[in-house]
Amino acid sequence: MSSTDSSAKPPEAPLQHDSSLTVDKQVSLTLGSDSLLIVGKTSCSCPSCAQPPVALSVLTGPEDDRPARKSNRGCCGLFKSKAKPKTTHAICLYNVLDAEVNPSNLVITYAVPSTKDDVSVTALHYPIVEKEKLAVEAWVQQLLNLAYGNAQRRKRLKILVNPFGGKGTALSLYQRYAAPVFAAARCHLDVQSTERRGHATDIAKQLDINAYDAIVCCSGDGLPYEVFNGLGQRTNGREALAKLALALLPCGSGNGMTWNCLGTGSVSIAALAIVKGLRTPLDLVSVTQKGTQSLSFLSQSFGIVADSDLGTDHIRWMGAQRFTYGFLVRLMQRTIYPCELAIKVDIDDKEAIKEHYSTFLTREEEPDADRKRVEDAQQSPGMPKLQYGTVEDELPTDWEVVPGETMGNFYAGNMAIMSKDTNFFPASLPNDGLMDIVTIEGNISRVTSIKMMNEIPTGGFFDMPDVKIRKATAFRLVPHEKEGYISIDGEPVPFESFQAEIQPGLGTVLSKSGRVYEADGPR
Ligand SMILES: Nc1ncnc2c1ncn2[C@@H]1O[C@H](COP(=O)(O)OP(=O)(O)OP(=O)(O)O)[C@@H](O)[C@H]1O
Repeated sequence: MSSTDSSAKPPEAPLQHDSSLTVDKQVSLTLGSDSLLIVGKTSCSCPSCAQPPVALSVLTGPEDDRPARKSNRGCCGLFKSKAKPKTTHAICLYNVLDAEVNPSNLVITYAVPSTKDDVSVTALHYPIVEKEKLAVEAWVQQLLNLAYGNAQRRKRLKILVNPFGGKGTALSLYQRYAAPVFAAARCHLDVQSTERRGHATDIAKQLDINAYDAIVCCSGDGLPYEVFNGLGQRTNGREALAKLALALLPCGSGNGMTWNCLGTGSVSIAALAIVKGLRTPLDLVSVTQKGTQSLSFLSQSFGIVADSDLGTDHIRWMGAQRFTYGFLVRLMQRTIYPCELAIKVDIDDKEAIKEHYSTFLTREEEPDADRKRVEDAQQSPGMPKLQYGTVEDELPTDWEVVPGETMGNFYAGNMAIMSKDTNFFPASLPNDGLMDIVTIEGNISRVTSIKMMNEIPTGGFFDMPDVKIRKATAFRLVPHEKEGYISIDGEPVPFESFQAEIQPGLGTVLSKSGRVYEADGPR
């Protein structure tokens, strides 16, 4: 998979005989396998095309007050339109948001790249006469079938905005970049701001799970963490987590969920990916500490990563550099984080992990698997029992005890990308029933440590001999020190023993591919 922002594989479909439509006497609209081809004396009104609109107009949502920006891209970025008048355009079907026949016009609404990092909404309008209507309506259905494939149209979205997420601009980001895309795709929107820490959990606990298709958080990873936990705390937790898909519009400082599921850090491109998003089962991890149980969707960490993230609050003024600075300081000091660790290991050989990953990619998908999963959850709606009990139970005898006296980094990942350009767990899969655990000794040389950091963006990290990787179903970690940091999805939890267990396919997200993350797999 690539992490390209705006393009995606549109649904495959053969070219039909009736896939061409002639409108406005001399404009032909042809449905290809991945694009809508427009040939005729017409032009596009997107900011990149210089020709004034003949049968087109630019649509922006009520809140979208962005000025039209000039770009050198052609329509949908596919054709460069220097020649005038332009007679051929291609619109990527993935970008088509809606199409309809109103009393006198065919209107096709779509997203067009407005800058490198954004799309905005544009529409084509063609006059239609009464006798053409039936044929045009049938063609519109074909267009929408191809444009949406298996993605649900007109999704009902509960939008939760954290007004304090990231730089405190989540609401304006939503209004400016996402709302126009959702409106053009005719999604049903119910927008609510969170008023305090924990509010998203309470909302998820009480939400009518039949009234929405997805919950969209405009925040960082903190709000989805709360929503998963709120859904999981309901008496019908399993049903709620199966029915409602989650998605994240990247409005926080850490937006791991968006990078993994939607492959972008752009709010408008993520909104388009949500409109076209496919329901995807997601393994969740249940974490127990003394007397508590919570759900994790992203990661659990102990050691240098948790310490550099949560233990650097005093240097918040540094912004995003805070983590890197904290990390380097600890690395130079060759800090160790002694602990006891036991893992229920499934695969501990790197080549076998790569094999597991590539087998998963080629595995045939069971038809109707998602529908069956939801039906099963409706039949037994309560949360599934933990297979290995809690951290307070006896340690199972078949778990591998891993020496932890010189632990440097313990990092368990449920998704591949932890933040932009940090594909820490390349072999992670949304629904293989396994978590990926990386352990690194704290006493390795500084040179090796620096090399490891540099190898993360290039993908060389996975194969480094000092990086131990296991696929596992559970683990227990007991810290030896009295004080320190444990991070669950970037949130601090008490510094005490914890046990984590994967719960296969318990949660649901909207993703671009429907089965893998938008990250490069292991090489
Ligand atoms: N109205 C509110 N006031 C204060 N805190 C809130 C409010 N709404 C949500 N929160 C809390 O803000 C926390 C951080 O949220 P989020 O992940 O959206 O942003 P972020 O910028 O990525 O955060 P961080 O930098 O802390 O990781 C969440 O744990 C959530 O509970």
